Amino acid sequence: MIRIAIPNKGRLHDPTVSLLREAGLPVLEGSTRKLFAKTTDPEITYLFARAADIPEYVQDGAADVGITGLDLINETDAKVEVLLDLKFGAANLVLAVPEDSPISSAEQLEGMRVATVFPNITRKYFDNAGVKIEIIRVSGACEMTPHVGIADAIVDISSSGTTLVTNHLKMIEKVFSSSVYLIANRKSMQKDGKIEQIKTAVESVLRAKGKRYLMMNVPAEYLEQVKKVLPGLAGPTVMKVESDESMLAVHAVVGSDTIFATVGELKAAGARDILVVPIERMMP
Ligand SMILES: Nc1ncnc2c1ncn2[C@@H]1O[C@H](COP(=O)(O)OP(=O)(O)OP(=O)(O)O)[C@@H](O)[C@H]1O
Ligand SMILES: O=P(O)(O)OC[C@H]1O[C@H](OP(=O)(O)OP(=O)(O)O)[C@H](O)[C@@H]1O
Ligand SMILES: [Mg+2]
Repeated sequence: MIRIAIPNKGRLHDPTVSLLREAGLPVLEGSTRKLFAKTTDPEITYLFARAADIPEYVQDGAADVGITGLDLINETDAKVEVLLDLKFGAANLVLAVPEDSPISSAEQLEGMRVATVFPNITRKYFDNAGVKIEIIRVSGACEMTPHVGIADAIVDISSSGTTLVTNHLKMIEKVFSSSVYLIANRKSMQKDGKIEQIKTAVESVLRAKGKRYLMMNVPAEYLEQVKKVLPGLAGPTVMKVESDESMLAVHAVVGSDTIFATVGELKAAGARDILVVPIERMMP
């Protein structure tokens, strides 16, 4: 039996549940207040937990696998296997000061106070820089601390940057770059090939996200021109169209970021009836 800890609420819950559904491991919830949920595989269960608690749950074996932020994993210094960057929940931990402050680097904070929800990451960062500071540990609303005289600077999460601006703060250094990761308990990794299967399934979804499947008809005389447009991924696959001897069906996988330009070039090269289809999962 494999137990996967996933965020029970907050901003990471919905994207985690979506990714698992796409990977073929849907979270079959009865009610959102439940502690556990099943999936279609009877050997796998979900445990709902606070994102910040998940690294320790996985380290201690309360869960075999977990999905949570790399910042939270580093902050708890959990001894876990970090398996895969899931490419969502991206945010930075930044060092920020009031916008009218003359301070513009970590060095200038020697002997001053820095408020944060991430005391361990902050401590390591300033230790590395050889700068002595006093850490003021808070559990939230960090951005107000410089304005009430509790701290001279903060280390806090920033993604769009709106919260900093709203609170008249400016970033002076980036401390840590985070996104959401798949992690596993080290002992569980040894006992069961199932964790590898879970990783492969999730990885296949991530790989497919950046790709589209292109299908088109190409008159035989234009095939060479069309092949020049299609980038060097596997393929294209070229098939005969049964009803029309001079027509070929061409299929290829292309990067979604280039799809707009590629379709235009294919049209110009003589392709017609072009279909662009999303890919659910890709396994090499
Ligand atoms: N804009 C953001 N603000 C805060 N955390 C973010 C942001 N973007 C991504 N994250 C990541 O989300 C994780 C925190 O998720 P968590 O569920 O604890 O926070 P939350 O959604 O704010 O919920 P809560 O209301 O409990 O604070 C961290 O790993 C963090 O890096
Ligand atoms: O750069 P931004 O896009 O503005 O995001 C960063 C802000 O979002 C988070 O707060 P959240 O809304 O989670 O409130 P909380 O402090 O109560 O957790 C975080 O603590 C920052 O304050
Ligand atoms: Mg929050």
